[in-house]
Amino acid sequence: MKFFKYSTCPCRRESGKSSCVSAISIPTAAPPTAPTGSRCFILGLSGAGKSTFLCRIKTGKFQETQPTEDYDVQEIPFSNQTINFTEIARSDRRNFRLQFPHLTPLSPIALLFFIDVSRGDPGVIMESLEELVYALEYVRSRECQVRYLGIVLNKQDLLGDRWRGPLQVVEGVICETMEGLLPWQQVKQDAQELVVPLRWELFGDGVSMKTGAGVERILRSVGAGIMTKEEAQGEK
Ligand SMILES: Nc1nc2c(ncn2[C@@H]2O[C@H](COP(=O)(O)OP(=O)(O)OP(=O)(O)O)[C@@H](O)[C@H]2O)c(=O)[nH]1
Ligand SMILES: [Mg+2]
Repeated sequence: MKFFKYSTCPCRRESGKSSCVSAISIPTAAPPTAPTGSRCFILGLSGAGKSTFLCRIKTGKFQETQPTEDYDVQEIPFSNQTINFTEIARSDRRNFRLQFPHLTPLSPIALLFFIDVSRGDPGVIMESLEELVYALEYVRSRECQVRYLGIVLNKQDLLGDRWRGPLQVVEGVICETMEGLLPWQQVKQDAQELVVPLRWELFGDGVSMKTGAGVERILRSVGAGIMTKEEAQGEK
C-alpha cells in the first residue's frame, strides 16, 4: 500500500495569491461540518490534473496550480443540484477515509479518477489502478454506494499520434481491472454492496484539462450519474 509524501503548498495562482480552488488543511481530523449536496470525490496520483479540473469547472479557465495539501473542496451548482467536489491530494488514502464519517450508509457518491497518460508510463497506470481499486473497496466497506465512476485519461494534449496505440492498451488494462472486480459484485449481490459502480466510463478521447477538451462532458456525466432515476425524472 503506498502513501505519498505530503506537499506543503496549497493550490495558488501564479501571482502567489490564494487560488480559485481553496485548499483546506486537515491533517488530523475529519471535515468539521458535513458537506451539503451530492458528493463527488476526485482521486488520482499527484500531478494527474485534479486541481486543474476543479479550476476549470469553477472558472471555465486553465490556471497553473501547485500540489494540493490534504484535500480541497468546491461546491459547484449544476442543473438543479449542487455537487460537492472533493479533491483528495495525491489520492492519499488516509485523507480519503477521513471523508467518510459524514457519509451515512448507502450515501450515493460519484468518483472521478484522473490518470496522467502523457508519459505512457506503465508504472503510473498500475499505481493508479491500485489506488482506484482501494477506493472502490473502501467505499463498499463503508456501505456507501458509488453511483458513478469516471476515469479520466488526462494530458492528452501532450500525446502525439504515436501514442494512440499505447492509449488503447491503457484503456484495455483499465477495462480488465474493472471486469476483475465484477466477481465481488456477484458474490455481494443481495447485500447492496457494490464494488463496481452502478455506472462507469472512460474519458479517453483527447481529454485535456489544459485545453479544456472533455471538461464539460465530464461534468455533465457526473451530474447525470449521481442522480437516481426518480431525481432525473423530477428534472424533466
Ligand atoms: N499539458 C497538460 N498539463 C496539465 C494538464 N492537466 C494538468 N496539467 C498540469 O499538471 C500539473 C499538475 O496538475 P494539478 O491539477 O495540480 O495536479 P493534481 O492532480 O491536483 O496533483 P496533487 O494536488 O498533487 O494531487 C500542473 O502544472 C498543471 O498545469 C493537461 O491536461 N495537460
Ligand atoms: Mg491538486
